[in-house]
Amino acid sequence: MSISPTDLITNADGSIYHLNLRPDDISDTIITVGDPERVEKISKYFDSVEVKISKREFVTHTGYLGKKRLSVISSGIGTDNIEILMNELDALANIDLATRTPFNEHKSLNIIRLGTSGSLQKEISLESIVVSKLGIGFDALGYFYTSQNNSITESIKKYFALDFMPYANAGSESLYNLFMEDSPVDWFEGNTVTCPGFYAPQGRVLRYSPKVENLLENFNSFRHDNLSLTNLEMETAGYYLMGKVLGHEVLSISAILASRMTNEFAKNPEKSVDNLIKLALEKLSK
Ligand SMILES: O=P(O)(O)O[C@H]1O[C@H](CO)[C@@H](O)[C@H]1O
Ligand SMILES: O=c1cc[nH]c(=O)[nH]1
Repeated sequence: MSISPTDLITNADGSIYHLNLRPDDISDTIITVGDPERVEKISKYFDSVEVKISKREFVTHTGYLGKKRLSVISSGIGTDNIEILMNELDALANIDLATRTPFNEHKSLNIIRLGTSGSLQKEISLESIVVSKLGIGFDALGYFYTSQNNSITESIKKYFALDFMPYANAGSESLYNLFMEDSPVDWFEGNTVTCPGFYAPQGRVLRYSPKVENLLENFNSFRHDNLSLTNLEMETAGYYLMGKVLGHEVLSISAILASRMTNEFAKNPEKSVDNLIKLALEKLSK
């Protein structure tokens, strides 16, 4: 069945609506970042770059690192952008844009987020790396897609006295194993909380009184069986939800720029992110 022109929108040149990309513009392995300026900080390590396309916050570079074809795409901030990014990447891989019909065979993409985050536990120190096992969304995206909600979401709802249901999904096991094999000692397994904001939703207080009291302390002290919450950021749960819904392998890896338990912020955030980029490219080029 053909998908309607208002559900699947293409531009005059045949590219997909927001990303401005055509199917050949992307690789099957895609690194994603929040900051559009981080795209070049990754593609500068490629041996060649064949595609450079941008629209709004979505900047794409595709090229080769050795024999491996890789794409890097920026999303901007927030799960609303991730919903657009993941749907449009999926459309490029799994829908014939000319006939507007899904291909019979499903193609699964490998999508790896290289982002930044704040840690919730003292032992996850500044400038360490968190590889997310689970992404837990405190935003509303989960309301609109069937998700793999499990007992942890009930437990979080109760502990934080939420009047909405968070959503939680696991990332790709195969990508997790690839990145955690022989990883440096400061790479931690994480259960990542994805927040619908940087300030109050992450327990920051500027020129207002917090409506939700003790949010950070509660993030820190929550336990479900042996599981604790490790870090805060703004996209992971959206990626893991959409990865499950659309059938793609997705992993989120974050450089810790803020230690929320010790109130420290990274002295050289660019260096932390660059270290993460170099290690990730080493893994992906194999
Ligand atoms: O550095 P990126 O990848 O953007 O990730 C983190 O940083 C942004 C907030 O500063 C949010 O997008 C958060 O998820
Ligand atoms: O504390 C932090 C640091 C980076 N990104 C976030 O979302 N939070």
